[in-house]
Amino acid sequence: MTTLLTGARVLGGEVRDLAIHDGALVDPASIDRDAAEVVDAAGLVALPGLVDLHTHLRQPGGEQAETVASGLRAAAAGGFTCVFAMANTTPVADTPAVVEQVHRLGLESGLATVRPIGAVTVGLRGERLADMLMLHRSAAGVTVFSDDGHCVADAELMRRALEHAASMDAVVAQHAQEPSLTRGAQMHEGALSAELGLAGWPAVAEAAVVARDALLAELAGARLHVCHVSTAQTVEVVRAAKARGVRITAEVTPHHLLLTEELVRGYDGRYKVNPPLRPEADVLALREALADGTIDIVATDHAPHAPEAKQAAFAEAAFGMVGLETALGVVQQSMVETGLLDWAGIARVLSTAPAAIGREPGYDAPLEVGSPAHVVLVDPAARRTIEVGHLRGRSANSPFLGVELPGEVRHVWHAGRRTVRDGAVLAAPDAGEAA
Ligand SMILES: NC(=O)N[C@@H](CC(=O)O)C(=O)O
Ligand SMILES: [Zn+2]
Ligand SMILES: [Zn+2]
Repeated sequence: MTTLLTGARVLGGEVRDLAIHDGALVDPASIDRDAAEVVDAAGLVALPGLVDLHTHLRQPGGEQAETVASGLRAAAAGGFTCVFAMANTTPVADTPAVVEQVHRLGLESGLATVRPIGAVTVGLRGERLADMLMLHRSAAGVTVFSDDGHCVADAELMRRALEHAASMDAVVAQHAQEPSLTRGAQMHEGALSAELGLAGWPAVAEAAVVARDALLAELAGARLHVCHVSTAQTVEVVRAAKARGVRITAEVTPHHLLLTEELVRGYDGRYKVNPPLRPEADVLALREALADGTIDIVATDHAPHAPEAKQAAFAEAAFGMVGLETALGVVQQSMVETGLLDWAGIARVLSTAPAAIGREPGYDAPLEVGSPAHVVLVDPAARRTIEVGHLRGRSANSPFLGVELPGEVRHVWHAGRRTVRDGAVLAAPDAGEAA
């Protein structure tokens, strides 16, 4: 089948046609137009399929909150064609059996590619290293390792993990949170945490780990990736490390680009997340850092939780927010509408760069003839108030419910296969539903 997309603003710039044939982008002049399915893309921006380096799919073990299939519906709805699935499942993704299961469930869904992330330490316990080489050599081909949800706090373990990663051109993605500085922490540490009587999570608990890890990565000649950077102070540490030539990359989440700690005033568990929402000065520094390349990518940290886990009293509520379905709109609002990034920049931070960090092929020449047809058509002029119906995963713990966001994902192709049509996910059955 051949599909012709007419009159799209490619990467927000030049208006031209795109053609999809046999899973790849082909020259529109080379196709038989009469036989092609035509999609009118006038007024729509064409982006490459988005790549999320930080998604929690919860399967195995957390299927009431999300499954691979339901998480991929959320991903497709948000314009993602590839997600890297975090290792904090039950059991933990520290064996080939688990990463191969998650990988296979992704293939069965077909809505997007799933790249399982391997645990750095056995059981995420921070005591001894997982068999990283075996995970890398498994059928899942792990290239990203992370204990996310936990910090690899032990410096010796982190050093060895970086050395192993370097030997297989993999990357260690660190959840930077010094545990001894954040015991019982509920929200950002500052005047507001004192006022609200909630235990604080000081900014230095993040920056201190990033500074240490940058030095260890330099020593090991390894690639280090910093998960969910949340403070201006960490931005300065990353900037200095990059200036020294350290192989360090960093991500920011959509929620840290738009929301501030002020939301915690109502003690609503929806706004509880790790790392916590920060003051406005940090939000503005994160936007500047993403615009100037100090922060390389946006990653959702999509963290679904069952309603009970989020409706508890603030101190007992689970940390985490869903984010796949709303990521592009939040980034449009915080980066495009502020003039900090253009659409080509959005394609870089949400597709090309995360794919490069995760060594996912097929995203290095976005929307060019010969590339796999991972294509998103987004209507940048649309505005919508986010409702539960917009969330296509199993969980609705979004901080953006009731919030108006710009942009709407209209159509998505994953390797030439249509996954979203007119804003509706072409859902595959959810095998986990019966389980
Ligand atoms: N971000 C969160 O608040 N929660 C994540 C873990 C994590 O990303 O640290 C989760 O797994 O729920
Ligand atoms: Zn984390
Ligand atoms: Zn996470």
